[in-house]
Amino acid sequence: MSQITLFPRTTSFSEIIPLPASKSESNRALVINALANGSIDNLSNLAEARDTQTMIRLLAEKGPEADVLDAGTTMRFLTAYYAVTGDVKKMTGTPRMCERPIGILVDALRTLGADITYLNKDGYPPMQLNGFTFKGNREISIRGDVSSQFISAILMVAPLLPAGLKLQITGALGSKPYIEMTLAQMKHFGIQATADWSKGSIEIPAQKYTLQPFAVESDWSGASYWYSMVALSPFEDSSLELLGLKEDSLQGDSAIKAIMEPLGVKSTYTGRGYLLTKIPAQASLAWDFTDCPDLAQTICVIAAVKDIPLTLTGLESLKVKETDRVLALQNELKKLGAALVEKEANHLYEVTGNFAAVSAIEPIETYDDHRMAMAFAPVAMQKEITLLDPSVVNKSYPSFWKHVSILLTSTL
Ligand SMILES: O=C(O)C1=C[C@@H](OP(=O)(O)O)[C@@H](O)[C@H](O)C1
Ligand SMILES: C=C(OP(=O)(O)O)C(=O)O
Repeated sequence: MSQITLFPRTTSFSEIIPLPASKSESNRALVINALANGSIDNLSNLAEARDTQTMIRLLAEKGPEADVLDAGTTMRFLTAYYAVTGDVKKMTGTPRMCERPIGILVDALRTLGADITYLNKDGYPPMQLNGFTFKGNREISIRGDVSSQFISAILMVAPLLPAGLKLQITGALGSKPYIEMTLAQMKHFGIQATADWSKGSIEIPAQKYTLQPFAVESDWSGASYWYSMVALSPFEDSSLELLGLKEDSLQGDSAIKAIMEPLGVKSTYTGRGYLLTKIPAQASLAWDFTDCPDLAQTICVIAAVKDIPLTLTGLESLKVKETDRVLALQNELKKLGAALVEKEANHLYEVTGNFAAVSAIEPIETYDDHRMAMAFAPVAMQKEITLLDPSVVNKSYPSFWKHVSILLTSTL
C-alpha cells in the first residue's frame, strides 16, 4: 500500500489555498439540472471530487447499471432520480457502499410508486429499479436520524410527482443544513416549497424546474483541514487565505468558523474568501456535531494535538459513513497519545490527549475514508506523520496533497 510522509515546518507561513468546489452543492446542481433537462454548461465550478465526476458520468450514461463506487450522495440521489423518472437500472457500489443503509429511502420511494427489488440484502444496495407507477399517494413519512441524504434525494424529485409531495420527518433529524441546502438549490431553480421545521414537515406542489445558471461555492468541509493547519501551526503569525468561500454559504460546514474560534483560529471575510489567523485557544470545548458530522474528525485531531479536552455529541451517523468513523478515530487517535471514549449511553464522547508524550507517530490507517487522511495530515505542523493510502482523498478533494505541498514537504 502506498503512503505519504509529511515533515513539520520550521517557520511560519502566509499562503493562499485555492480550495476545491463543494461536492454536495455540485451533486445537487447536477441532479436538479438534469431534471430541468439542462445542459451541463449551465453549471460552473463543478467539483473535481470523484463523487461528482461519478455523478456526471452516470447521468450521461444510458446503460443498465449505475455503479456509484463509494459516493453516498450519488447512490441516494440517483436512486430517487432513476426511480421517479422510471428508468430501469441496477444500482450498485463498492463493498462498503453495499453496507451503507438505503432501506428508508427505498421504502419511501415504494410508497410513492417505485418498483425496487433488493438483489442481495434487504435494506442495502445492490438494488434493481424497475420503473414507476403512480399510486395516488402524495404523503410519506421518513426517519431523519440515519441519513439526511434520503430526504434530500426525495425532495429533489418531488416536483415531478403527479400530486407533489407532503413529507413528514419522524424522530431526531441529523444533518439538517444539508436538507436546507437542497431546498435552497431547488428554490434557485424555481421550485416553491414550504418547510415547517417545528413540525418536521415539508410540502412541495407538482411543478416544473426552470433552467438557471448555477455556480458552485468552494467546499467548507475541505476548508476545515486548512483551519486545522493554522490551529496546529506552532508559529503565532501563521495565516492562510482560503479562496472561493462565501459569507452567506448554503453549506452547514461553514459552522467551522464558529467551532474554530475557541480552538484558536479567527476567520475574516476578504471579499474573495476567508483569511484565517491565530488567536488564543480556550481551555476546553463541547460541541454538538448533529448538523455538521463531517467536521468531527478534523476537530477530534485538533483537540488531541493541542491537548484541549473535547466533549462531542451528535456522532450517531458517523458509524454508517465511508467507514465506522468513531471506531477509526478511536484506533488512530491512540497513535497521537489521545483517546476518544464514549462516556454514557446517550452518545456523549470525550477526547483527551497527551500528544507531548508521543515521540514517533505510528503510520495512520485511513480506512478508505478521505476524511481520515485529511483530518490527520495537519498533525505534521508539529510532528512528522505517515498516512497510508493517500489517494483516498480523491473522493472529495483530489488536489489535497498538491495544496498541502504549498505548506509542507513530503515524500510519497
Ligand atoms: O447531502 C449531502 O451532501 C451530505 C450529507 C451528509 O450525510 P448524512 O445526511 O448521511 O449525515 C454528509 O455527511 C455528506 O458528506 C454529504
Ligand atoms: C459522508 C460523506 O460522503 P457520502 O455520504 O456522500 O459518501 C463525506 O464526504 O464525508
